[in-house]
Amino acid sequence: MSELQERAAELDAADPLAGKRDAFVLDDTVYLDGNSLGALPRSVPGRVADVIAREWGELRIRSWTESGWWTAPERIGDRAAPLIGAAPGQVVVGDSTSVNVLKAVVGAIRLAGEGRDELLVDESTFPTDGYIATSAARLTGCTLRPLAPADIPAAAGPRTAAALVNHVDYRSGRLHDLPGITAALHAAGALAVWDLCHSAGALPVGLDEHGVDLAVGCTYKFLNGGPGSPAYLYVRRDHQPRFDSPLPGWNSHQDPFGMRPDYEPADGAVRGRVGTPDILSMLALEAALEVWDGVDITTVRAKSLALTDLFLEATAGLGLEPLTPSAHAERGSQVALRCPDAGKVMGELISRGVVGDFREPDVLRFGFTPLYTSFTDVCRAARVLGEVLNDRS
Ligand SMILES: Cc1ncc(COP(=O)(O)O)c(C=O)c1O
Ligand SMILES: Nc1c(O)cccc1C(=O)C[C@H](N)C(=O)O
Repeated sequence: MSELQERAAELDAADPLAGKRDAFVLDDTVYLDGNSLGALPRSVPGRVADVIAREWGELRIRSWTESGWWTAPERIGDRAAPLIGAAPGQVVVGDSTSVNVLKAVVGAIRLAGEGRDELLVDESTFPTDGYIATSAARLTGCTLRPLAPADIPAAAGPRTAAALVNHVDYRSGRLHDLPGITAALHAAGALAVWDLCHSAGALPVGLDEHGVDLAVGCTYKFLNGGPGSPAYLYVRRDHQPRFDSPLPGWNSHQDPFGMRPDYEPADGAVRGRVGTPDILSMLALEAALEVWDGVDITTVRAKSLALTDLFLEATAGLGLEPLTPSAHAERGSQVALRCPDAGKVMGELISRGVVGDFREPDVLRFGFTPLYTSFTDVCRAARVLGEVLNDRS
């Protein structure tokens, strides 16, 4: 056993989250793609089977009330809220992240009020956020200014309505300074909208603590909600009375079953809803969130950093350039390595039982989900990567 393997075995033996691995359906592949699609929690199949057979099959329409389907978006929002540092009543689950980006950004610009006609956006953002920010700017008459997140504090000024920023960059795994950027935007009188897709479930976010205005995120990565599971929208409590959604569907009406022609928004997080929720995915997510019972997100963060530290150390001699910062304060829960022929290298890794992914143009991405990734997995992934590179050279 190498020194690294011995250390990994010791870290696994001392890991307070080690027992959580059994809560997931896993095999002997090393699964390092939970930053794209989280593994299946064992609590999900039985729950989904019951929703289909009993709630839908037997109760049918009665389930909207008797099985709590109608209120699932806000109930599950409250269930997810502690993971992103939000008190109850501010998070609603539904729609995709893309759709929630539109609600949040247009909502933020409307909250910023007259005379503010500039929207800042993270220039390295995940594409969907950029496309939707562009459309949101057109819809509201704002000018869009793409910037590096680190330049946002200096750029925010009296014309700035809001900024849309990714908490963790999907490609590099860089963690951006949510408290600092949010405070700088507030000092300029602007609002902060954060995309939490790559941070929720991997590290403490602290939405309430840092006064974030609006936030969105998906639930199929570190929250393990399943393919296409619904996203969420956070609207800070004091903004809710003035939150003016660009998608005011009947589900966010004060009296949805009044079927009235005039729109009167509901109070609270419900105001972020649009149309009929996707109940099967939503209730699968609710079951998936059970694995978080008793889990402290600071423990998750400590393990995440230890996993990525070990992987960076174990791959340091392979001649690949890490895009992921070495400073803990700047790192999410993935490691991105620049690699010639990255697509082919990843294909080879997958065929040898190590699943990460490849992002254009030359990035190998490895996501570390602390609830089910072991330190021994990290060692094996680094060893197999070394073998693949060696065989290709
Ligand atoms: C940062 C970020 N935003 C948004 C999305 C996509 O959102 P949607 O679920 O709408 O496809 C992703 C991943 O797909 C992402 O990584
Ligand atoms: N949402 C995805 C999908 O529907 C298919 C494949 C991948 C995804 C992803 O989530 C990609 C991911 N957001 C990324 O960071 O690249």
